[in-house]
Amino acid sequence: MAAPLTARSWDKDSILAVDHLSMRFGGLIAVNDVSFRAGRGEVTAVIGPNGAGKTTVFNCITGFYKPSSGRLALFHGAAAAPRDVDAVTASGLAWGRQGESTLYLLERLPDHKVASWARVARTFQNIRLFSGMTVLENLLVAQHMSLASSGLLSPAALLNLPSWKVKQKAAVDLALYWLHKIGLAARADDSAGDLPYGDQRRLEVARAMCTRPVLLCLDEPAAGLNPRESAALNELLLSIRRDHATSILLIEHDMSVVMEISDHVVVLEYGCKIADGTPEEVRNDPRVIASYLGVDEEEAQAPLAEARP
Ligand SMILES: Nc1ncnc2c1ncn2[C@@H]1O[C@H](COP(=O)(O)OP(=O)(O)OP(=O)(O)O)[C@@H](O)[C@H]1O
Repeated sequence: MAAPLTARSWDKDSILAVDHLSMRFGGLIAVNDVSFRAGRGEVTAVIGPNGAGKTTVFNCITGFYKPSSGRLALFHGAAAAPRDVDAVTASGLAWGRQGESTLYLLERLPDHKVASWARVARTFQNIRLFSGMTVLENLLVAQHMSLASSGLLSPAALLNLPSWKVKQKAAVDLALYWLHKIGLAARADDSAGDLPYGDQRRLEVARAMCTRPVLLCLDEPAAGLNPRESAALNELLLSIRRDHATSILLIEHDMSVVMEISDHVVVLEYGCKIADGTPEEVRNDPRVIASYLGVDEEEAQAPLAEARP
């Protein structure tokens, strides 16, 4: 792919900078020296054939794996200049502040701090709702950490003082906001496990949003959805992009979802990045077409939109 002449939106204003990320499992290199940027307020899709390393990249970003090498810088506020990121890296610390902005080196944070400090939330390939809890309870439990940090055993909580009630009300209000947003307010008291599959998927996204993330990582959110459910999910993700200060990073096999909602697409194959650009650019990239169709680059004539992984 020819290098673009102008700086890309994701380079100019990044929320996440992945630099030379590698992950080895014994002799297997699942992710091999991958670098890319995710733009603030944008939807970035990571795509590639089965086994390309997408989930491993996600697991490194969300703290489930410690990378073998590489740097994962997440920015709250304006992205730090490269020399400032280097300075924090050299300091040995996991985070640093420049003016109003804070930079987190995710690979150095304990996994639970990736969620609570860096405010990175994720969903999984398989739905992991608390199926025996109600729909509303699933959204409240997501806010347990923020209530806990206010002190579950504090005098205010133990005595149920007004200040504690205000915090509890704010948690319920946020849950209700998301219930309305996903069209499930009428089912607030039903068991989450009784919802149709597409509703459970949207509830998972809403639950992640209740943690007020700056970066929302979605692992194949459209998997198993029918076209109507997939359209509802697209609408929800586009509304998050439009109305909230949350950037989205997603792994997705469904190319119609990727092409419709992404600003930026990163393509992996055998653990390496093979393309990085707008949906239109990667769709027409011969190497990407070859990877998806399993043909030589020269043979790859058809646009990716016609290919199905
Ligand atoms: N915990 C692990 N231990 C050993 N090998 C692993 C582990 N996790 C992933 N791998 C291997 O790393 C490679 C990349 O896997 P990964 O799941 O990241 O790919 P993927 O692109 O997400 O694939 P899919 O689209 O099928 O989910 C595969 O060869 C996989 O078998």
